[in-house]
Amino acid sequence: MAPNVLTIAGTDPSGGAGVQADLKAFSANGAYGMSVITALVAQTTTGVSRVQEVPPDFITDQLVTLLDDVRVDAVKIGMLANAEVIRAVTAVLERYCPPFVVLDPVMVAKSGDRLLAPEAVGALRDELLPRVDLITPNLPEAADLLGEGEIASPDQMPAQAERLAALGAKQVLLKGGHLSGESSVDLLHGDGVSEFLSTERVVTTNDHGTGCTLSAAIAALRPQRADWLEAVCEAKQYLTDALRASERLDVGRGHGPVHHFHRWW
Ligand SMILES: Nc1ncnc2c1ncn2[C@@H]1O[C@H](COP(=O)(O)OP(=O)(O)OP(=O)(O)O)[C@@H](O)[C@H]1O
Ligand SMILES: Cc1ncc(CO)c(N)n1
Repeated sequence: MAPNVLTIAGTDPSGGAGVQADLKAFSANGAYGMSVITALVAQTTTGVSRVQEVPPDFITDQLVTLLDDVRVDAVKIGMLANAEVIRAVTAVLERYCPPFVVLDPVMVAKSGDRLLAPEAVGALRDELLPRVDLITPNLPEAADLLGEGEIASPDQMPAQAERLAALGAKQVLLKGGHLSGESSVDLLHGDGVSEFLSTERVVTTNDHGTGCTLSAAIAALRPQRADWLEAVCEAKQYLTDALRASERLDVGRGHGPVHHFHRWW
């Protein structure tokens, strides 16, 4: 049986990030995809021009209507825009307790535009983060959550993941995509174990939505795999393949999207 997997996130009309990327990653990884939208974002490969936030009580209504009918096997949470939305989503998670909740703590788009109000970082850290199963911060997000400077080398990743775990995160996938080097190195930390996951760094400007794709693929795979390590390793391989396949795309003038494809294609 395919798992029912829900994304709670913002939109990207160009299809590279947000809900649109998540649904593609769900399908390509064998899940049935569903979505609750938190914000409409006027964005493309070159940046964000405007954000229209959805009223928090309407996000609650979307979630409750869905969860009262459909069994949800995993949840991926992306852009939440502000503290009121964070509180609405946290309350629904507490009420329904879905299994396997992955939080991508989206704060800033690749273009540099903010997707989370700066004053909402505290609510994300103190109210939502302790209630999810896995967080997937990139290095600037990890620094922001901890109120410290950005680390600059993989050697510093285990200690930083430990500090994130101390905030209440059960599992941490610290993403090293923002470092340079021939490999793209992430660190999975949880249950007392830290494991570096390394793939070849693909040379491309089509890197819009890499974080969304990775966290969505993890959420799709986790109900189908024995543990987090298996799901995360396979999701990272899926992302690397999708980055490579992006050479088949011609979408926009800026940071182009990755190409989601079915394995038998
Ligand atoms: N050029 C690349 N080649 C291979 N893997 C990459 C590359 N760039 C990023 N990654 C991988 O992509 C995943 C996302 O990492 P990254 O640090 O870019 O996230 P992000 O900044 O949250 O992404 P975004 O904000 O664009 O959604 C990680 O697994 C990282 O290692
Ligand atoms: C809606 C949305 N979520 C996340 C990101 C981060 O890439 C983005 N650009 N847009």
